[in-house]
Amino acid sequence: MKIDEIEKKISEADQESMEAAGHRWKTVAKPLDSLGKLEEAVIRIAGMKKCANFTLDRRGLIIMCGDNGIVQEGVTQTGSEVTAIVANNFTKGTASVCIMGKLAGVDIFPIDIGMNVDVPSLTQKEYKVAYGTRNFLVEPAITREEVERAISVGIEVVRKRKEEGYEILATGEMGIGNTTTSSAIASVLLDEPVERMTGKGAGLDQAGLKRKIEVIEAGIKKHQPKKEDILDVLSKVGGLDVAGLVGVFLGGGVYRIPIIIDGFISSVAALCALQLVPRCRDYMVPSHVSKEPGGQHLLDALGFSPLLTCDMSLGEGSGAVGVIPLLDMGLQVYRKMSTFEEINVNRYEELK
Ligand SMILES: Cc1cc2ncn([C@H]3O[C@H](COP(=O)(O)O)[C@@H](O)[C@H]3O)c2cc1C
Ligand SMILES: O=C(O)c1cccnc1
Repeated sequence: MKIDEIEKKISEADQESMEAAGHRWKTVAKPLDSLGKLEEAVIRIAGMKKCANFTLDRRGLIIMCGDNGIVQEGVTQTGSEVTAIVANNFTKGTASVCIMGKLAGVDIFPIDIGMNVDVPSLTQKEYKVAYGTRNFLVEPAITREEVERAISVGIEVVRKRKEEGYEILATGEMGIGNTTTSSAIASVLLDEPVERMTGKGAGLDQAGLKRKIEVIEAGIKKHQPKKEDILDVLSKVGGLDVAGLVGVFLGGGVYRIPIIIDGFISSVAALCALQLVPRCRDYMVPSHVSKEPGGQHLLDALGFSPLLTCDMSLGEGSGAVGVIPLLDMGLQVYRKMSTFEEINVNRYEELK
């Protein structure tokens, strides 16, 4: 699907449902606005769903898994084989986010959008765009056509979850090297020096970080990605995991389902989606602020403030899953709490 076709399918959040949700919050017998961002989230989700009386009982986490050719340049602490190992653990329920997701009642959907190898427990041919990306220090990481296919996969995965009855989706990724691609994209889109947008990812040392910054700077210099052309940026210095997540955010708009932003990588994807189709922001839900430098800057660019500040930088969708129990608490108060009218003066009289 081309971007202009996708754009036509995304409408703004529904104002009437948001007003109804805002009204309901005002009647709940508690101090006004006292649940802060939780109230705001409930109101916004009502607008996404075009319904003020919604539930979030079925929740899923979509984890885009892909390998990045730039790993050949020594920008990561571990090798690309870790992508497939952790991805396989998603299917066994043993990865970090699976343990967190179990507590939060979240079903995990790992998608092999571009891993170097097939992993029988999760690889599905129809979702696999390529066997890893190319090394962007040498050549563009992927083709424009591959970016478009990855975006389509993201949209399709959201369609499927919506059809299955999922009511909210969290975003996650697994792809060794994807903080390098994400820092490159962030630096181009935000017009910021690479140094300010680049961190240690999954545990680089200081010398590794220096190398990572140099590699990103050289890649940007070589390809001159056009900031105003998101597909160009994604194809030159991006990754299939990031492009797949761009599709998930766009899919949220198309299928009117809230999509929770995770950390640094997911925020980069959200920013790409927002720049492609600004209306899809209406369907994004913020979660935490990544410890990676650039995490806060990205949230600022998206116009969101985080619900959680836990200094997390795990990826896999861990921050997005982490916010779900809080959303549950807010929603349960919204749905179940007595109104001022229900606890009215007559009841006070009964107490005496
Ligand atoms: C064992 C392990 C499990 C992970 N789970 C998420 N990530 C995180 O680290 C990767 C990004 O960092 P970098 O760009 O430095 O490779 C991503 O795959 C991300 O989700 C992991 C990384 C490792 C090593
Ligand atoms: O914030 C993130 O998404 C992140 C940071 C470091 C490593 N992996 C993921």
